[in-house]
Amino acid sequence: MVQYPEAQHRAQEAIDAVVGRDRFPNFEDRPALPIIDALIRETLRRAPALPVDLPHGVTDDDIYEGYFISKGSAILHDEVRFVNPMKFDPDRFLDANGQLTNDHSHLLVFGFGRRMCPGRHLADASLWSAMACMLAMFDFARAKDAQGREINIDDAEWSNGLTR
Ligand code: HEM
Repeated sequence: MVQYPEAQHRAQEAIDAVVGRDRFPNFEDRPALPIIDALIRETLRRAPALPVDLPHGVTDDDIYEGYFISKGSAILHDEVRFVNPMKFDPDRFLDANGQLTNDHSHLLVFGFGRRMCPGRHLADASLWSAMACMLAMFDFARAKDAQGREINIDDAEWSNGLTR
């Protein structure tokens, strides 16, 4: 939100319009706030806190059941499907009317098949509630140093481990 203030302000305007300023957003507001879901989808797509690639990454080119999987493949950073994949762009998940599309590819961060994350619904609801309430209450901006200059975090890098 600090790096992409435009997305932040769009979400705050939507919350003000739908919820007002006398209460916090709740789950009944969720269908009327597609921008918050788009922010969550894009956040999970771009850099989830729990990177699925850690135990499942492809260290070499491989062929599995006839499918070629290139070394270092990253589904949610596929440049064909997600142009400029490291750019944070919630519009990837919104149509021309600002409604959510049927693209649920962000769910891949919860794994798939029999070992898919059983906590995904709790995670999804918690993310929505936390994100909507924090955006209703706060403006996220760069901290300032002792001289009052904004501290640049644009060049910050993730350190990958079990969590990111
Ligand atoms: C954004 C938050 C979360 C993400 C990105 C996430 C992601 C994942 C992933 C990628 C797996 C491994 C799936 C696989 O091996 O294919 C997993 C497994 C698991 N997750 Fe989550 N998770 C999240 C939140 C939660 C929460 C809130 C809970 C519990 C309340 C939870 C409980 C579990 C458990 C128990 C497993 C092991 C399932 C098994 O091996 O059968 N997760 N999660």
